[in-house]
Amino acid sequence: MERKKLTIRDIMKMKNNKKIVAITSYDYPTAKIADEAGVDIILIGDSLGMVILGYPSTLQVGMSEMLIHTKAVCNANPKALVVSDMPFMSYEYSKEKAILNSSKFLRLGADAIKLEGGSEYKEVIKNIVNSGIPVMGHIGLTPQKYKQIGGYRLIGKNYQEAKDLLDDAIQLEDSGIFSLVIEYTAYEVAKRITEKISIPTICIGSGPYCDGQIMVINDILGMGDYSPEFAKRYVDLKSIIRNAISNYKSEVENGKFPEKYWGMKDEDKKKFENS
Ligand SMILES: Nc1nc(=O)c2c([nH]1)NC[C@@H]1CN(c3ccc(C(=O)N[C@@H](CCC(=O)O)C(=O)O)cc3)CN21
Ligand SMILES: CC(C)C(=O)C(=O)O
Ligand SMILES: [Mg+2]
Repeated sequence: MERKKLTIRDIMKMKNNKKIVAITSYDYPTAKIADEAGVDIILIGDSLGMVILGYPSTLQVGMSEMLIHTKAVCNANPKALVVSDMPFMSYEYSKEKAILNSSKFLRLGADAIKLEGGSEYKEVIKNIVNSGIPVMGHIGLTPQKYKQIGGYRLIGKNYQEAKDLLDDAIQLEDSGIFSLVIEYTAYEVAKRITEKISIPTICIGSGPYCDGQIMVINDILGMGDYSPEFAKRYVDLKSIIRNAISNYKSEVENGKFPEKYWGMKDEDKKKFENS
């Protein structure tokens, strides 16, 4: 059966109905594979900086990099909803800049943008949504603010943080977001938010009581030198790739590769040899 392109309305209808499966992807081949596997959402996350570009954090990622990788993913024409992360400082300091930068992702073919932050971004989000651009929220551990947060730590363990997260979720729903990522919070907080708001919650490291889950693709594939404690590795792709490359190396060194090669036409070969 031909799968149809998913829209934000399809995603919203999945709340209380079917778990939403989201994964990050940063390039054409993995976007194709993820889409063939039938995921609902492909996120071009700014985790790109850490897992693909080798930066120390997501703070180094800029618009130009997010746009190139969004283009690569969109070239795969995914049926999944395509969402791009707004990078650090692309939406914080001016409303015009926030709208303009979000629009660049939609022009390339993305279906929505995601930005990190709580109720302090209500106006920013309203402006983007009013421009016709669907926005996904992101609360809890917001990696672009890890310096302020004090590291990549679990959020909402105490009453005040838990209460603030719930308030943020309610305010963000009111600002017009179509779904909300809840990253690395106490599970009770994610559960309460999921019950309280009427848009889908998509969790990472915040437990099972959410409308969906998201994972960084490199973590589930075992492709990288660091993974958060909440990630589950489904395959050790790093060893598979290393073995393949080392087999190639041995075969070149011992003359086993290449096995296939092609020659000239007989008469031209003679002429060539005698030339
Ligand atoms: N590969 C990868 N996967 C991710 O999910 C991911 C990234 N990179 N980069 C961007 C952010 C950063 N994220 C993180 C990073 C670390 C922890 C973590 O588990 N930290 C440790 C130490 C916390 C501390 O310093 O107190 C932990 O044990 O909790 C969680 C989320 C999630 N995102
Ligand atoms: C982990 C997800 C939610 C993200 O923001 C990213 O990959 O950048
Ligand atoms: Mg991100």
